[in-house]
Amino acid sequence: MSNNALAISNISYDYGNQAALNAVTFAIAPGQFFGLLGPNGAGKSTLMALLTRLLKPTSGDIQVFSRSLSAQPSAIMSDIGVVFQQSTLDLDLSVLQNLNYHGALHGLSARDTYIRVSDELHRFGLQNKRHARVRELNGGHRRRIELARAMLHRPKLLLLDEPTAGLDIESRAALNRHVRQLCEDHNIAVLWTTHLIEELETRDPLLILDRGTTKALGQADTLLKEHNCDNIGELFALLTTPSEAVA
Ligand SMILES: Nc1ncnc2c1ncn2[C@@H]1O[C@H](COP(=O)(O)OP(=O)(O)OP(=O)(O)O)[C@@H](O)[C@H]1O
Repeated sequence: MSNNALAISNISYDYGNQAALNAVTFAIAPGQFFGLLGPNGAGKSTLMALLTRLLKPTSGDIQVFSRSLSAQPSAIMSDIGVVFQQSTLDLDLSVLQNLNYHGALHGLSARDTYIRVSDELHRFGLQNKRHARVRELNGGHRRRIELARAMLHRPKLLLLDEPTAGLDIESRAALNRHVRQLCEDHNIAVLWTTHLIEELETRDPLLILDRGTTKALGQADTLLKEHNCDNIGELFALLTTPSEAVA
């Protein structure tokens, strides 16, 4: 039995007769920041949908902390925090209302919700925004609220699908630093999905996906040596199909 936070074995998914993922295999250790890098159409969102049970794999197995997602879905979902590419906050509710609702959905008592919401708002530097309506906040604040919400039930695995979508460069870098700190401080495993090479570092474990197929898997610095590349951008360009060439 493995000690991985997430273990994906030979996962495939077809939309009708179109293959979106083809026998993808990788694992993330507890506390690890893992980068899933792929151009448009690589299959990143499809994988995220499989991990959150919005879709069922055509074949293959997904294990979270050594438990099969298909066999024990409810127990496993409480170990997972998710931020989707598109915001799922209610814009007309306040920050507190959005977070309190999530606490209730996870069966937290009012007292626990109060304490955890205060902790998370503090962690993300959002205490002074608690009564603001989400609609009034900028993109960077909204993304931090989504992360705070994803952390509320204390997951041990965070699934982040292009979490910096729509943010400016500074906010993107700040969010990326913040999540890396969460990994270090709280031993949270993170799947960070992106098509932006600057969000990944050479020390990161990395999967490069292109049109549903694994093009590279391993520590980024090792992959750079293997492929004789100077940086992740060069590696990405070497192994993937430019977005405009994807039908
Ligand atoms: N609902 C669907 N029906 C049919 N094909 C789909 C559907 N959703 C995605 N696809 C196809 O599956 C493949 C993978 O798409 P997916 O959205 O998972 O990629 P992605 O890496 O998330 O891309 P992006 O960065 O553009 O979101 C693409 O060829 C896409 O056209």
